[in-house]
Amino acid sequence: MARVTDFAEAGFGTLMEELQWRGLITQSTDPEQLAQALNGDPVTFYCGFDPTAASLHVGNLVQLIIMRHLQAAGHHPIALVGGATGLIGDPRQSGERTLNPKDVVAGWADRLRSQIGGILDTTGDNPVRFVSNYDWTARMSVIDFLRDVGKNFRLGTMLSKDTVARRLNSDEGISFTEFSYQVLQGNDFLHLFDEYHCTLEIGGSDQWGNLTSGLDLIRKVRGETVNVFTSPIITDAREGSSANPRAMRCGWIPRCSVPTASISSGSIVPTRRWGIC
Ligand SMILES: N[C@@H](Cc1ccc(O)cc1)C(=O)O
Repeated sequence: MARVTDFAEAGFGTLMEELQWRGLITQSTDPEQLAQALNGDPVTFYCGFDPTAASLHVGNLVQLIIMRHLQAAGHHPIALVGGATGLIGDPRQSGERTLNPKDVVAGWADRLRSQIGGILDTTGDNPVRFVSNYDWTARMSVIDFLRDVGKNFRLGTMLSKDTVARRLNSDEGISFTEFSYQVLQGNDFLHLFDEYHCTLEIGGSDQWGNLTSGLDLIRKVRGETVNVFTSPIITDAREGSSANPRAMRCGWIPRCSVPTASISSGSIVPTRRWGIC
């Protein structure tokens, strides 16, 4: 795969500039610090996908394109499929989620993994590593969870997170289950930091609160600074994308504009252009 420096050598500027050119960075930790991480030696980064349906959706494609860019630049991707968080439900504005049966969620998780494997490189020097947060979350006791993880979260900060605040102001409110979601995602980042020295998490712009919960947790318990950045989310299928349309273009070669993938019957189908164009 292309190395980090290839962007600059090929006259395309840095990886950070490439992502900015494509309009793929909405919000981030200190841009200088992020640029150092992205443009420097390979780092391990992750993005999570919850199995809340039998297929990824077009919104996930933006994250996958970013992951592919970072992978092509030599960084090490981790795709987290949320075997645990998929059972809880990330709070969304439209209201409380219905809990899906555990075996159904496990089946959806398998499908997501194979879709992601169709877009990211699964071989080579820096293949995507698949993990499920079920593996470290399910075995934690309630007592350990509250003592080791919960103790590091302040209620005021948790209540001020965008999605939570909005739901609190709605008629329906929010259950304790969904309210706790940010703690689980924060703990994922800490786990991946400890296990793989993962120092960067990415997500859609609706994920800022969840990303910063991991960032704060790592700072608090390990005294280390890590990075996060969010990207535009696709908000309206009819009107097109709120994301920069360039974001929906091939990420293999910098500035290439061949479409990355198409959506067919609700599934993401890579155009098989990776590496050819
Ligand atoms: N909360 C993310 C999915 C996710 C789950 C666990 C994580 O550790 C990270 C991300 C979403 O809804 O899109």
